[in-house]
Amino acid sequence: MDKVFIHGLRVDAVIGVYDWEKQVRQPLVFDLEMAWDIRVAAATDDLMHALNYQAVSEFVETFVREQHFQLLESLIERLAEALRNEFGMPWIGVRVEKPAVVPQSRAVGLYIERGELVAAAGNC
Ligand SMILES: Nc1nc2c(c(=O)[nH]1)N=C([C@H](O)[C@@H](O)CO)CN2
Repeated sequence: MDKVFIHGLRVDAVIGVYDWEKQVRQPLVFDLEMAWDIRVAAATDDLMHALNYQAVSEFVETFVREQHFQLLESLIERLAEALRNEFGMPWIGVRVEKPAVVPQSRAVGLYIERGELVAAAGNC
């Protein structure tokens, strides 16, 4: 299955389990991989048939800014569900990194995959 991706999307969020983390915004960095059959968009050259990565990016920014969770697990699970509901991609992989919060690491975070990677129909 074809994929549309967004890498290194930075959004400042209120996220964390400690009291000080509820008072500040911290940067999160998202990578998204989204299954999408691109052939109709390619044949028609029409954005209407594409998975619009700009629209997805704006959705992620708005969603993350408006949510206040303690755990990255809560945020990433709900974000993946909201994206699938909004855009209808059959499968999504989402990585979220919290940079510089564990001093001895470059970043910590999570990666999840949700949905089914369906085989493409038609001629290839
Ligand atoms: N698996 C997780 N571990 C931790 C999380 C988390 O969201 N998921 N969060 C924290 C703290 O908020 C941390 O980021 C602040 O130092 C610790 N572990």
